[in-house]
Amino acid sequence: MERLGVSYKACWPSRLTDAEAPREDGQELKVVIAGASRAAFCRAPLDTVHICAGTCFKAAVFMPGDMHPVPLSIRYWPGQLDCPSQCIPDRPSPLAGSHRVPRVPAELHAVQLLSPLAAAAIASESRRACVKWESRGVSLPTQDMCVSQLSSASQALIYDAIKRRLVPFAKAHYPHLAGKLEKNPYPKPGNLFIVRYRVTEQRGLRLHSDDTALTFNCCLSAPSTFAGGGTFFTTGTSNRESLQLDGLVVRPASGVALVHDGHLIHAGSDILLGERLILVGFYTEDGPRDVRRPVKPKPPAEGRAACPPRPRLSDCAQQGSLEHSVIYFSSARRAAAGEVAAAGVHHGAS
Ligand SMILES: O=C(O)CCC(=O)C(=O)O
Ligand SMILES: [Fe+2]
Repeated sequence: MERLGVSYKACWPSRLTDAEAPREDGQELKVVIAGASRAAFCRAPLDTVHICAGTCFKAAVFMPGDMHPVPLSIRYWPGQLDCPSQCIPDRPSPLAGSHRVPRVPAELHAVQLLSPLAAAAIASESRRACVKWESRGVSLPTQDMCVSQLSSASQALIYDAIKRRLVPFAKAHYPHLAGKLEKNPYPKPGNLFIVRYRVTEQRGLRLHSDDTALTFNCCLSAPSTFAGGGTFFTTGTSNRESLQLDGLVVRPASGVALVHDGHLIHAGSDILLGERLILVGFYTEDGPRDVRRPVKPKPPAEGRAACPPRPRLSDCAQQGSLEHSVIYFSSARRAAAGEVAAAGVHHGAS
């Protein structure tokens, strides 16, 4: 398998099997890997992803940390919005309607938060901890425990990593939050959890928005201890199938945290084997609260206009000497309309 800076593995998006999946909906996702001279095309929902070199997969799974520890930075343009001029504004705003793709910074970053060793130590302590794993989600069931139930040494490790690595990163990449993070420091007890997925219990988490200014999600389990899983980010349209299938799964190596605006619609992809433990943190400007909101897709309105592409290549985040892989998504409908070159390869950060 050719490696393109991020590695790919075959995987199904959450909950769906080949038999259940509609084959043709005309929607094709173009995945351009910046700087990699390759493009991938994904005919959603469950066709294969074709990397130009000819390798086929069921869906693209990005595993930041597997090959290059950090950073992976993804910007994406959801396939179909009804707000042509304001797809990706500079400031996040709450979901305008539960069926809409949120108007938020559509970026996803991967940050090495903990060393794999520290992640393993926290994972094993949470497995041993005499605590009840329970569902804390009011709107969405989860199996989780509060970080405050861990030993003070583990809590200190987590707090220190967040303060020293995550917060400075968040201030740099989400400048609209910098002042707020100064005034209202993070982390605070209450919105920091360890979430557990098991094949026999809770396998995944359905599509939702966290309704937070910022969310991070750090894998604690070693990749060899589970199969499937990962965080699914939709690039889909407003109908249920597209929301659940058009998108990508990101499965970071242990210790690597995904960081994103909490309004982005995402899901915990079902695990297929073993156990997956993640550390999840929510930053809300007004302190801890119940944050996860399920997404209830509604049928698209007649004649809703597709969003034109906004390939702001010049905007690509390029922090210092760090090399970001930037992945753009655009829809086949736009390509078909001649708005996006069908087979072009963009070089991000150029
Ligand atoms: O399992 C995941 O990767 C996603 C977790 C998540 O979205 C959440 O805890 O709110
Ligand atoms: Fe979430």
